[in-house]
Amino acid sequence: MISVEDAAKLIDTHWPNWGEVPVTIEQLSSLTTTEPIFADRPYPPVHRVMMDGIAIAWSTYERGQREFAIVGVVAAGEPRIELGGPNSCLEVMTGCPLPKGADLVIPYEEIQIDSGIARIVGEQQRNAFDNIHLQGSDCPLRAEVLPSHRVLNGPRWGIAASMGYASLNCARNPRIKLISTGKELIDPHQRPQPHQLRKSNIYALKASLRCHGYDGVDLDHLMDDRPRMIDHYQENRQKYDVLIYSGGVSKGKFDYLPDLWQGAGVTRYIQGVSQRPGKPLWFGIDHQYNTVVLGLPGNPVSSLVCLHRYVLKTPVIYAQLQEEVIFRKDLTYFVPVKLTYGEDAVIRAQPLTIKNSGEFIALAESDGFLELPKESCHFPAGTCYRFFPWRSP
Ligand SMILES: Nc1nc2c(c(=O)[nH]1)N[C@H]1C(S)=C(S)[C@@H](COP(=O)(O)OP(=O)(O)OC[C@H]3O[C@@H](n4cnc5c(N)ncnc54)[C@H](O)[C@@H]3O)O[C@H]1N2
Ligand code: MOO
Ligand SMILES: [Mg+2]
Repeated sequence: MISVEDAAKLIDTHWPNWGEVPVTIEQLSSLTTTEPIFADRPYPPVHRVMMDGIAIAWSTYERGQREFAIVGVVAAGEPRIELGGPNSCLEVMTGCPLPKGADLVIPYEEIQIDSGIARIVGEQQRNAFDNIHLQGSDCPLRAEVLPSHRVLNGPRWGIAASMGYASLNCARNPRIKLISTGKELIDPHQRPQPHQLRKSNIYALKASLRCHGYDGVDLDHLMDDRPRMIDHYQENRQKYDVLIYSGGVSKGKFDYLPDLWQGAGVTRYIQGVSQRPGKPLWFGIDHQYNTVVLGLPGNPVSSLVCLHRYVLKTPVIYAQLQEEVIFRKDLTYFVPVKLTYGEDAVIRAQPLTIKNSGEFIALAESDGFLELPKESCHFPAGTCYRFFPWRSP
């Protein structure tokens, strides 16, 4: 059986690239860009006035002049005009181009206006270009303002819009189908018999995928009927890029999936990982159609942990264990935790007691899980481990 680290490497190495798609500014999705953003002009494009007030020539101010005749008003959105004489000023609004001949802006709070004359009140150190956002000071023309391969967020979409990008090329998200398996499972709106369960895994998994930017995931269910499962696989491998199954991958009489996939020509890269929960994890690629086949162990905690550990990308975060954990198996142990954040910037992780990987109700108050390495069996309070969140921070 392979280690968690080797399993993660195999999945990363073999995970296909799904090409790129244009994403329009109306869609505003949070996909990853596959092209850089360049400035189509210097930014700011002109010397930009930063305070509502008056614009004057600094040289006049420096010579001691404190009263200026107001000769006009410039609003944002109006083209650049000329100041006129050295003893005059223009009222200028935040965002308008600095008038030609002016190089100092004094805010309204520092002047008094009377009969068309603006008088500067109160002496203070004033320098040329005070309250002026200099042309090109943020970036020059043609500068790369966002490199490629960045996840789009609010600021980045704002930059794209400003630089005139009506659409951006992004990495295409795969078309995903989640398939639950098992004769015991019924729909959430149905009333179960004692031997039945409502399907929960595909909803939990779909929600996790959605929280990490994968929308439009389709759902399906299969009873443990081998011929039907084979037909279903043949139909769906052509329509989807990723088929994620939950259940049916262990050692049971009705765990048909691993044999069935290999019979259909899927190349197997992982069958079993030295971890708890999630030991029977299965991963392969159908190279004929470039379809990923992921078999998540059916126990609800196992399927969630495997999806988050191996598929959903989150920043590397470490958290400090608040209570000793002892786990005497030669397996990596994923322990659900509740986090608290202190003013000391330490992320604290309270481990939650969980009897087995069927006890998903114990996850209700959890924020994610810690990965406790298999090289150890004693994890003292105060030690730090990698944390995987249910939601991307
Ligand atoms: N002889 C062995 N038995 C088992 C082993 C083993 O190594 N040897 N591994 C155990 C481990 S660990 C796990 S995890 C499970 C994985 O089993 P399967 O992937 O085959 O899943 P199922 O048998 O179909 O179901 C297991 C369990 O999970 C419940 N389940 C399944 N799907 C859902 C769903 N969509 N919503 C809610 N609950 C679901 C199912 O009812 C079962 O209770 O195998 C162990 N056995
Ligand atoms: O991996 Mo199983 O998930 O230990 O129950
Ligand atoms: Mg089974």
